[in-house]
Amino acid sequence: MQALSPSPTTTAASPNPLRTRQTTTTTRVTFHPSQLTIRCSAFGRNGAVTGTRADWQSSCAILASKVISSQQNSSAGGDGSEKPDEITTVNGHKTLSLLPIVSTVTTAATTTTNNLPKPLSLSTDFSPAPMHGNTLRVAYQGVPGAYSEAAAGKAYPGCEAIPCDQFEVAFQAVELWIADRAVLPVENSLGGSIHRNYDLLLRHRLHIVGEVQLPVHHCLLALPGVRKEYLTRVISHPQALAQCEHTLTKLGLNVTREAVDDTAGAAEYVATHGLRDTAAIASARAADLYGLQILADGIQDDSGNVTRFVMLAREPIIPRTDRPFKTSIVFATHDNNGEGKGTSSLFKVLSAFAFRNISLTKIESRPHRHRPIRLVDDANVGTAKHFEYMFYVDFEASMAEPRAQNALAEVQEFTSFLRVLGSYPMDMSPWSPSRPDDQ
Ligand SMILES: O=C(O)C(=O)C[C@]1(C(=O)O)C=C[C@@H](O)C=C1
Repeated sequence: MQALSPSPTTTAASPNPLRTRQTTTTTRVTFHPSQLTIRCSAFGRNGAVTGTRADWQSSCAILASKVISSQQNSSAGGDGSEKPDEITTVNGHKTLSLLPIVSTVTTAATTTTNNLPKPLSLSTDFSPAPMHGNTLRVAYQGVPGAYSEAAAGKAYPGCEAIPCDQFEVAFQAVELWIADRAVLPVENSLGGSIHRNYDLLLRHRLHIVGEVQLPVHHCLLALPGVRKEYLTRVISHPQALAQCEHTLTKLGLNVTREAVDDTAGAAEYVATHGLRDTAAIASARAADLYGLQILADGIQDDSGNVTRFVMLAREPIIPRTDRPFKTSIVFATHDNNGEGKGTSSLFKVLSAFAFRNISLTKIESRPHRHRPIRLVDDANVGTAKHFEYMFYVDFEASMAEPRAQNALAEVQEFTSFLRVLGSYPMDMSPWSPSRPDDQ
């Protein structure tokens, strides 16, 4: 990704009092195997939720206990995907600490000369967050005008959107109580999965509490007066460049394409550096915010271009059965430690859903960070290498449904690691091709 020069001049930061409810206590919590039986007791036989929020949280923690024990093993050479050293108590709720929470995240205190908030960053001084009354604060990656900001507005109308310069900062903003939620892209209908966020979901202990699908309508933006013939370069987020690849060629532009951190950041860069040979791919709102003209409208290769975002929170929501829910899980199969053979464990895991008529909407595999490769000896032939993976699966059922609970109970038999990332309402909003008004 291209390193762009510093962002525009900023005015002085206004200090923001940090909410004092951030992580304060660190307690080591262990689970006795008998606690595994508690897992289903939060739900009634008919699928209704019979338990309290605390029951549901302990259900999540218990499913996570397998993670803890396997990760504890990992320190001693067991499975483990991340260093597991402890479970922290956040406001009384158990979470497994995978990453030490870095206390150097800055707040959105500074403003650019055009009064737009400057993104939170890992590298600047940490200063406390403002009190925000009843307004929900939602962290997103990018600067104002980014599609992620639009997704935050769609997910939480009236929220205060907090720009962050990296995906990881958005996770940490929620962990540090600077934001209440994070909204992050996970997949796009043209560009595919946003792998970085899958990896971060595993490394952090936030819960998926919802999803939104946003039609993405791209524009080619340049300084006023610039014509297409003057352009030698187009910059944007790599996903946006990928989503417009063919249209850019069809427009007959003889340009280099360069990736930057986000679409609106690209527009801001063109504007603040007065670049007359460079265009940005971004939203119509970014054109407005940064004073650019729209050279071409709707340049995504497919009018049905849509990005799916997930909403993350410190606590899970209580799953329900009165509306369509989706559940997201991540697991590693027993094939990793020789208890299974070949791909049979993955087949068995997927069968647990198929036998219960639970539809899978997504499966994604990512390299297993701590066990990237497995060596298989064969006396006659030699040593074979296999890549090892973490599998992410989304399925259409609520964890309040017995069939989902039973499926996961079965899945546990074939997995060395299993975590429920969240059980949340599906975005059922009517779909229509992207329009400029959407952003
Ligand atoms: O750069 C932005 O505006 C973003 O919100 C990021 C992002 C992405 O990561 O995929 C989001 C939606 C679009 O698919 C293009 C880019």
